[in-house]
Amino acid sequence: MAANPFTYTKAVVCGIPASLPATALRMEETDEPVDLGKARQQHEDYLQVLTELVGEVHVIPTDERYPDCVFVEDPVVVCGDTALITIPGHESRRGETVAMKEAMEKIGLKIVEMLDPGRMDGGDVLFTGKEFFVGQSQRTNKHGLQQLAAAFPNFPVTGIPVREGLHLKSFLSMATPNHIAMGSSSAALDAKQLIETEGKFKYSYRYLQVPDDIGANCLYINGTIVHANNETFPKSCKVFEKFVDADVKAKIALSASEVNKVDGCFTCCSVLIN
Ligand SMILES: CN(C)C(=N)NCCC[C@H](N)C(=O)O
Ligand SMILES: [Zn+2]
Repeated sequence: MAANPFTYTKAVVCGIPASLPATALRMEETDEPVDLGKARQQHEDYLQVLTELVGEVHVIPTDERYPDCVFVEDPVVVCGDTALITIPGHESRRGETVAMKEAMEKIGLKIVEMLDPGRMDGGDVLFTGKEFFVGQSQRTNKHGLQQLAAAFPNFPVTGIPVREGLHLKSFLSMATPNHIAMGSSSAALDAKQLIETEGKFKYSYRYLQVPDDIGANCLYINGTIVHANNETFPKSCKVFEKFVDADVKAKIALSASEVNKVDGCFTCCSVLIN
């Protein structure tokens, strides 16, 4: 019998390089600089939660050459026993795939490497447990989508245009095996509509809509939801706190305020393996 896709036994993370505050990619220059010490403390808290929830966490050594290396979700897509090593959409991130491939080999996953002209950031890949939705964004192209479909032939794949925001998961993520957490921007609403019209399982999902797009990015790990806390996204946090579902055993609120400033969020900072 196939394993429950949301039961994880391992995670992969990477630390925060000192080069992140000044040189990580960001969509908009915010006035607020990233506080490196605070970012590392928040990442420590995140690591501790992951360790409690999955047990085994592999840490890729921080690499100063890659200011965005903490966002390990982007150079790989893991589903079942296969790791698809992507060609990240931004050139400055392509070198991150070397350490990721090594980590995936060490864990014993079957490696598939994306080929040119495929481009993909894992942040554009939403796996619902029964199908994939793949953001067609500035980072992920149709060749990337086709190669993902070939790497994971057991699951249908549907493209979703991402016209605003960085990645598909910048406004959508799985809150339970049946619920998609979504923000309230037009990008999030358009994506929901496409899931309902183009997805293979269309109306089988329920939605947990929160006011903030980045506040919708959460993790669902072994029955626990990890979501944004009251200091970072108070209104979205409240929606998660009130949410009750038979598939949710516990909730943990964390802050990712510092990586949020460079367009990162919770899903970006780990690769979950089951
Ligand atoms: C779901 N998301 C948003 C991600 N998987 N990745 C975030 C990457 C942020 C990085 N500064 C960049 O621009 O690449
Ligand atoms: Zn993210």
